[in-house]
Amino acid sequence: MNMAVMNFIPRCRRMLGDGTILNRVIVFSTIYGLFEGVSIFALLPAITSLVTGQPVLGLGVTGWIVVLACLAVLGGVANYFQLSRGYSVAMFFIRVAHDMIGNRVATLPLGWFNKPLAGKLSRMVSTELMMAGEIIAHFVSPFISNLVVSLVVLVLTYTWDVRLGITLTVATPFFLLFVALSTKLNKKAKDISEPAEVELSNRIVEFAHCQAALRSCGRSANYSELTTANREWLRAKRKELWLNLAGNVVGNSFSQGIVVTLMFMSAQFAVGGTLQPVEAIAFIGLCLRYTQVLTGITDTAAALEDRRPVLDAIDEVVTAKPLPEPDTATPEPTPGTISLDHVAFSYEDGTPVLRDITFAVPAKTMVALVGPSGCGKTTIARLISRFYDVTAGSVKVGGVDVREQTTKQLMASLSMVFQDVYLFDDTLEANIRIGREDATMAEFHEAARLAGVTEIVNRLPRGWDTPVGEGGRALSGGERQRVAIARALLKQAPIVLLDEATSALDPENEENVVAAVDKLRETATILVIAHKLDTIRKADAIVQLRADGTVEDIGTHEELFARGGTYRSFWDHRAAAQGWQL
Ligand SMILES: Nc1ncnc2c1ncn2[C@@H]1O[C@H](COP(=O)(O)OP(=O)(O)OP(=O)(O)O)[C@@H](O)[C@H]1O
Repeated sequence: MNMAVMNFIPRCRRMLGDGTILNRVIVFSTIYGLFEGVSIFALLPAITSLVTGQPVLGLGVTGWIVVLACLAVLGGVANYFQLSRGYSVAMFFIRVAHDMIGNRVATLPLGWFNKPLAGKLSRMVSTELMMAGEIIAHFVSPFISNLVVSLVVLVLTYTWDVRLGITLTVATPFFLLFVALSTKLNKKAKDISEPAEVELSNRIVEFAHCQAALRSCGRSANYSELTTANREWLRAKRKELWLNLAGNVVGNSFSQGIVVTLMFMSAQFAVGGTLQPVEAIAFIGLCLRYTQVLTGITDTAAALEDRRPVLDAIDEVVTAKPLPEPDTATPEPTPGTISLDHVAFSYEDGTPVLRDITFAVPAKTMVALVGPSGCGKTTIARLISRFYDVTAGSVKVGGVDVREQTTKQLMASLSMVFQDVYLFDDTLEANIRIGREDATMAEFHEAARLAGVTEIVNRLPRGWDTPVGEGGRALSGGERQRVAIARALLKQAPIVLLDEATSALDPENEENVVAAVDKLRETATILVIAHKLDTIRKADAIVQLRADGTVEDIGTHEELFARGGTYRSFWDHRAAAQGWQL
């Protein structure tokens, strides 16, 4: 019995939170297994009685027919309950796991969503949860009942004839071994060919998508990545074929060899005169049915093992550690301020991204972060929003360490307009309103006008009711950012984090965003990761970062410019590129 089977029941019990419902499935599967086991064994006395016309174990032919009929009816009823209980537990499991995933996801650190597992969440709550539910409905019950059937048949065969019982007992592990080996070989074959198949289909899609780029490089007729993927696929397919062949030989020939050996043994007992010929024939019938049951055990065990990754993934989500946070909001001594004190940070790979970062953003001021690409500007914004916790030092918002704030409290202080704006698959209006559900129509329209969303709406046939599509794909990158800015304006949070908010906008619409930022400055503190020289110059302070994630200098534009250094060369370089004159 493999680990998946051993683990599955306690695991399900833990996830369901209520063992009773699963116990019922186990009980009905066991009862069904008992009836089925007895009816398989009953073939021995029934056939013997039928052929000899003599009573066997105190029952004549009619008696055995009645016994078999009763067992069939009782087995049918138990099977019905086993299946219906299995289905209802499966449905219950899907519902519970769905809620658990939803509840857990809502408490996980935002940084968790950058993990590969997060990308699979939608698949998990749809197809994979169904697959996990299927495990209970289709595999656990049959596994338990088949196990009980085999035990009942074995024990009862001993009571009939000890030699037949021993023969069956000796044959069982060999049979199980060969069937399991065959399943393993076939699975290995699939594991070899599947990645090669995925790689090939990805390369074909890539080949189709990148036709323009490939043609411009003259590589459309000779795209080596596709040729290599095709070669690897053929190689993998060849291996798969050989392994399947080996699996079939082991599965069919060897396991059938065990059945033939069983037949041979019973024939030997009959020839030796120690077993009636009719008993030998009945035993052969029993053996055929028994080996079907054993095959059922290995098949369901293999199917459970196959689905283990699904359960592992669900488990990983529902047991992921939520952010430790206090139960109640902590009073903020200086609302609207941000301060970083000797902050150091590395992502999971351990490479330091930020080192000894110290700066403060007083309330209602605008501070610009500047520095080379990859120096950690976005990371600073993520730490302030507590996507991740710092490795050393502290980040304070409103004068309170973000680790001592509830998520609700921190999120109430911040509005975020990051580079990768994601909109909900809802209308334009709903996407802005989410900033503050109870905003008046006048406030809503003012925010939309300032961010330049009204312009977009006027162009759309369905106006405010236009659906933006999944992630906002019906809008351009610039339009999505304007919606996010309108949302931030409407939210009226005391602090706004702007990550290159204007970079995706075309020049005509940039004015709207500049106006929106000016408006935000009246009421909010702004920390902006700006590449626009105009925004940088207007900032109350500029934090100049080095490529190694340290602060080089802090000051106003005039101060930094006068000091020379990196800021001045950065400015001169950018101003020259944009044709600016100072
Ligand atoms: N989720 C992540 N996991 C691991 N490393 C990351 C992650 N996000 C960013 N990094 C790395 O951290 C460093 C800082 O990245 P960050 O995005 O903060 O830089 P940035 O200054 O905002 O860059 P840019 O101006 O190009 O947007 C980079 O080396 C980047 O590769």
